[in-house]
Order: sequence, then C-alpha cells, then structure tokens
Amino acid sequence: MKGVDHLAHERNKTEFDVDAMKIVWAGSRHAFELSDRMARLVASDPAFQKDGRIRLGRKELFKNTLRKAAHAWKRILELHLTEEEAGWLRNFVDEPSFTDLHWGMFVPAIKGQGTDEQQQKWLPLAYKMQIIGSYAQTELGHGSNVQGLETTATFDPETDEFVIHSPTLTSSKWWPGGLGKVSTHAIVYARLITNGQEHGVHGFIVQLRSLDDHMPIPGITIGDIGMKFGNGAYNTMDNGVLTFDHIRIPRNQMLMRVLQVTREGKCVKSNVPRQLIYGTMVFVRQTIVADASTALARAVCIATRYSAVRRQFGSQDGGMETQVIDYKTQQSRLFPLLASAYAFRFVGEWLKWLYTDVTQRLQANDFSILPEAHACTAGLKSLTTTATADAIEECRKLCGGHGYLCASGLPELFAVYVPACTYEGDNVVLLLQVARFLMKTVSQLGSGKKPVGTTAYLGRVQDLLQCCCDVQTAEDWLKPSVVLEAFEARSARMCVARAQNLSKFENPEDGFAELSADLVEASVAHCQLIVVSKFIDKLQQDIPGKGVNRQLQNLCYIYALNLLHKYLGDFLSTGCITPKQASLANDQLRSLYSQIRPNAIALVDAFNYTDHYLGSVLGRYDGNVYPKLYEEAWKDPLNDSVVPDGYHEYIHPMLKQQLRNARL
Ligand SMILES: CCCCCCCCCCCCC/C=C/C(=O)SCCNC(=O)CCNC(=O)[C@H](O)C(C)(C)COP(=O)(O)OP(=O)(O)OC[C@H]1O[C@@H](n2cnc3c(N)ncnc32)[C@H](O)[C@@H]1OP(=O)(O)O
Ligand SMILES: Cc1cc2nc3c(=O)[nH]c(=O)nc-3n(C[C@H](O)[C@H](O)[C@H](O)COP(=O)(O)OP(=O)(O)OC[C@H]3O[C@@H](n4cnc5c(N)ncnc54)[C@H](O)[C@@H]3O)c2cc1C
Repeated sequence: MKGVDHLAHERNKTEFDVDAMKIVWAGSRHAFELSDRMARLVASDPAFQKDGRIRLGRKELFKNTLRKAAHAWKRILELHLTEEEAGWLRNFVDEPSFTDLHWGMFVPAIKGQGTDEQQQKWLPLAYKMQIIGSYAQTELGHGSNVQGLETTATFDPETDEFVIHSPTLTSSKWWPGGLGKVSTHAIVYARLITNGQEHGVHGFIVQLRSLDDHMPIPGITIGDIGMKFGNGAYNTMDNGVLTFDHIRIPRNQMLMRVLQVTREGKCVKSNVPRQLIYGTMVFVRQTIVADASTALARAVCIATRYSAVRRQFGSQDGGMETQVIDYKTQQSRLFPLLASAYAFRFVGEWLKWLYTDVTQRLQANDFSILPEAHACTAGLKSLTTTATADAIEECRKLCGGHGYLCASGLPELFAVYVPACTYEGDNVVLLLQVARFLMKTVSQLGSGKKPVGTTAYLGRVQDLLQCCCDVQTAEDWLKPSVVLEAFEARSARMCVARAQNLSKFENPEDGFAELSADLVEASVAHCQLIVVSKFIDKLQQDIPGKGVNRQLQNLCYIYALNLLHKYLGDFLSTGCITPKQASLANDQLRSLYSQIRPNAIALVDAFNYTDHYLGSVLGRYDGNVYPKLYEEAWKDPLNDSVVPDGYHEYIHPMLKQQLRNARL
C-alpha cells in the first residue's frame, strides 16, 4: 500500500463530522472561512514559498524575510484586507519578522498606554506603516526585573524635552525584535527622572532612524545581536542592540496614560493603576497562549499523519508491518499531545474573552480584575509554552530518525518556538507571579474576602481539604464533576500547604524565596486546573456536528487523566485520590486511546493546515512521504556534485597517504 492510500483508509474510519470540527477549532464559522481563505491565498502565492529557507545564509535569509514582509503588505493593500484578515495573512506567511513587533507590541503599547492625543498622532502613522515600531524594554543586564532597568529619561524643563540616555554597558537595550535593522521608532522603557527625583520605569516613543535614509539618529548606536538557535528559525528576526547618548525627545512622547509629566516637570498620577505600564505584556501573553495551540497542533499533525504512514515490525507471512500509531506506547505519547492542542485552543479562547472583558472594565475605570488577568495570562503563558516546546521535541522523537531531518519541519518549528518559554517573561518568573497571587488569595480567606474567577474554588477550601474522591470504576472518571473536584482538591491542598509553610517564616519574603520551588508547583497545579475546567466548560456548550462533542469529551478526559497520571505524586501525596483510583484512571486512559485511534487523522485534519503552512514532508496531507523524502534529499546542495568540493584537498591526499603507508 502506498502512503497516499494509508491516509485515505484512515480518513474512512472517521466517526465524526470533520467540517464541523474545523469550525470548533477555528472558533466560529467566520474565523474558519477567513483563516481558510488567507491560508490558501498565501499557499498559492509563489512569493511566499518556504523551500530551502533553512539553507540560506543570514544575510540572504533576512533579505528574503524583508521581501516577504513587503509583498505581504502589498497584497494587504491591493486586496483591501481588514486588520483581522491581514493578521491571518501574516500568520500564514510563517516567518518571524519585524511586523510581529510592530503590530503585536508597538501598536498595542500606544493603544494601551498612550493618551487620546498620543493615539491620534501615532496610530495612523503606524497603521499605514509610515513608521515601523519595536518594543525596547529588555536590556543587556536586566530582562525579568523590569524595575531594574537602567536607561534613564531625564526631564529638561528648559527645553521641555526628555533626555534618553544609556549610562552603562548593561543598560544597552538588547533583544527587541525588529530593532536591529528595520524599526524607525520604538517604545523605549526607561527610568523617569524629573527635578532630580525618580518615578519608576515608563514607556517613551523614540525615533531611532531617519525616515529618509534609514541612518540612525545621531547619538544612537544600533545593530543586530547575532545569530540565534537553529537554522532559519528565529534568525529571520533582527533582534537588536541599542544605546542612547543623550537623545532628546519632546515631552509629549512619554506614554502618559498612567502618569503625566507637566510642563514644569511635575508628575501627576491618573486614576489608572501603575501596573498598566505592564499592560502590553498582558496583551501579548494572551496571544501567546492562542499561538501555543497552533504550534502544538502543527507538530501533532505531522507526528500523527506520519505515525499512520510509518510501519515497523509485526509482519506475518510477508504481510504488512504494523502502523506505528497502533503501538500503545506511541498512542500514550501522542494522544495526550493531541488532547493538549485542543485544550490549549479552548483555554486560549477563554483567555481572549477574559482580556476583552478586562479591557472594557479598564475603560470604565474598574481595575478590580487586573490582578486576576495578570495571574491568568502569566500562568497560562508559562504552562502552555513549556508544554508546547516539550511536545514539539516529543513529536520529533515520535517520528523516529526522519523527525530529525529538517524536511520533517520539526527541527525548525522547535527552534522557532522554544524562545516562547523565555520571551514575554521567563516561564519560571511568571509562575512565581502566579504563586504570589495564590498566596495572597489564601491569606485573605480568613478575612471573609470571597475569591472570585479562577480562584473561586479556594472559597470552598474547607470542603476541598476534606473531600474524598468517590471513584469506584474506571467509568466514574468520565464524570466532569469527579475530574474537576480531583483537580480543585489537589490545587487547593497544595496552595494551603505552601501557605502554612510560608507562615512559619518571620519574614514572608525570605519564606517566599526559600520555598519558591514548591510554590511554582502549586502554580502549575492551579493553571492545569484552569485548562481542565475551561475544557469542561466547552463541553457544556451546544456544539453542532455528528459525533463532534463525543470526540471533544474523549480529548478532554485524555488531557485531564494524563495529567493525573503524570503528576500522580501530587494527587496521592495530598490525599485527593487513592492508589486504586489512580489505577482506574489509567485503565480509563487506555480505553480512551483506543476510542481516539480511528479518529486521530481526522482530528488533525480539523486543524485545516495547508501543506505550505505545515512545511513538512512527513506531515503531508496525502501521506505520500517516502517518494517526497527521497526527492527532497536530492535537493541538498551537497548533492549538486557527485564528488564533493574538498575531495582533492582533503580526502584524496588522505587516501593516498594510507596507500603509501600500507606499501611501506
Ligand atoms: C495582529 C498580529 C498579532 C501578532 C501577535 C503575535 C505577537 C507575538 C510577538 C511575539 C514576539 C516576541 C517578542 C517578545 C517580546 C518581549 O519579550 S518584551 C519583554 C517582556 N519582558 C517581560 O515579560 C519581563 C518579565 N517581568 C515582568 O513581567 C515583571 O517585571 C515582573 C516579573 C512581574 C516583576 O515583578 P515585581 O518586581 O514584583 O514587579 P513590580 O513592578 O514591583 O510589580 C508588583 C505588582 O504588580 C503586579 N504586576 C506585575 N506585572 C503585572 C502585569 N503585567 N499586569 C498587572 N499587574 C502586574 C504584581 O502582581 C504586583 O502586584 P501586587 O502584589 O498587588 O503588588
Ligand atoms: C527570541 C527573543 C525575543 C525577544 N524579544 C524581545 C523584544 O522584542 N523586546 C524586549 O524588550 N525583550 C525581548 N526579549 C527579551 C525577553 O523578554 C527576556 O529575555 C525575558 O523576559 C527573560 O529575561 P532575562 O533574559 O533577563 O532572563 P533572566 O531573568 O536573566 O533569567 C535567567 C534565569 O534566571 C531565573 N530567574 C530570574 N529571576 C528569577 C527570580 N526572581 N526567581 C527565580 N529565578 C529567577 C530564570 O528563571 C532563568 O532561569 C526577547 C527574548 C528572546 C529570547
């Protein structure tokens, strides 16, 4: 049987309406139609082809990215695409570039932190790309510790200007994307100093390069920070270094929604909390959660299709060997990742809703939900990016040797994805933020303050500390209330235990530092509970399409029960479940794998990825893996000649030497 036939046969086994699932995955019919149209537009345009990208040198690679970004912008204008359509188009071009920072951080920073007048001035320029912006926060010496940034913005009342300066080597801005070679402007984060007094870190709009000849503004030193991990991958991005030598900008270029500096240099606080300065990070962390499901789904799609095509062992009487997807070990590694892709999709949807809700409340001067929004975006960003980076690597291994070939698409996907664990907040640093939020919530329980939102379960802490799981059969693990209670009890018990340990320290900060590794574990438990509960909420919605809800249920329980299996230590040591119940959960998990098995290919087809976007020979829709892999190998530049360059200098003399030695 040819690869093509393998997948056709697989698709015939499907037990649900794939088209309906495509809409569930996309979020709505509108989102499906729009993303589908944009994916096809990009895939059919030769200017966006990705072949051979990994073989390009840095300069060629970068220029190629500039070409694609310019072509994308041209098409956006020609086709009068909406902002939403343009976002999808850029997404399917699938190449990190300065436009990510421009649209993803520069524009949102002005929207979130700029006054109305500042927005009116700068946004139209940015929307027309008459200026290109970056987000320059991190410095050589400080990234996580934002309050430790060293760049200064000193107000000069004589000229009504700020003087932006880099006082030390470690104050050099370092990492901002798009900064190295492209951006004309940046939101620069610097310590505000007026009348000799410091007022914390704030954002300033600073022009970096001339709009005529692209030369840096005198006093600005700027360049690229060098090659990063992997071929191709994130090297399409010009992450930059930037220093200021007393650069002057007008006073009205400080983003002043949170704090205004008057003509006299007086600081006037608005009613907006200081934390809004961090608002852009909250926005981007929320988009990163949605992106995690996309990246994870790509890897899972490749590994699932290839696992159905690949055969090893088990041939009897010269018959066919076993498809590797039929090995239980393969299923137990692959299907939880498939389930995670769906789980992260739905929690991403919910987080987007939460963010929209927060934004509306902020506009109405209601800031009460900000700490929760910060904890959720930070925690879920950390949880989903860590899991996705690990999962891409697992998918590579699931594809055996061929997964290590760049033609599988997985090495580049890993290299381009893995920095998501670091940018927008190191994942451990973010979990520590969640831990602070949880400990604060627990400490306030005695005062009668009722926790709300994602921590509402902590309001039932007494019940959760005592509850006993009443699972008696494997089927009992298919009850949403049972699963939810087990995850709530585990998280609540971990939080309370950590809070009790913290209370033994005289100085809470010393306690927090000493117990930080334990605290991070509690944060993970809490975030996993959020993902499980949002998946369960999704199942309660009226989801049309034959068999769709059934598949989603199976995936939801696979996600939850696999976590239960993986973190069994937590569940057992906190007494949430017994060893016998854990064993029943495992029995149920195996049964769920068998139920998912015939639907696996259709479940990855529901992602609706084009072959162009997947960029993988192993993950091709038609399953025609071997002939294409063979074809691909011959495209390697090493195969341009039969006898390689270097033969005459290095191989031939060595062989001759051996011959001479042998004769002696
Ligand atoms: C259409 C196209 C769309 C495309 C979209 C795709 C875009 C994707 C682009 C991706 C490209 C990647 C580009 C990468 C960019 C970057 O990496 S930018 C730099 C990001 N940097 C960070 O994330 C730094 C991480 N550090 C921090 O976030 C914080 O400084 C810290 C760790 C939180 C510091 O903690 P601390 O010292 O305690 O901070 P304080 O300043 O003292 O604040 C304390 C109180 O503030 C609360 N808080 C902290 N952060 C936030 C926040 N973001 N929002 C709300 N509140 C916050 C914190 O909880 C404390 O509260 P209290 O306890 O109540 O006092
Ligand atoms: C590809 C990429 C793109 C980026 N793009 C941008 C951009 O466009 N703009 C921008 O401004 N920045 C950007 N950054 C920078 C990024 O935001 C920072 O690297 C990130 O916030 C982590 O900070 P750091 O590098 O200072 O790490 P560090 O904080 O130095 O982390 C080093 C280690 O210390 C640990 N650690 C740090 N603090 C604590 C603590 N309090 N407790 C326990 N452990 C701790 C961390 O867990 C980590 O293991 C980018 C980074 C990358 C990799």
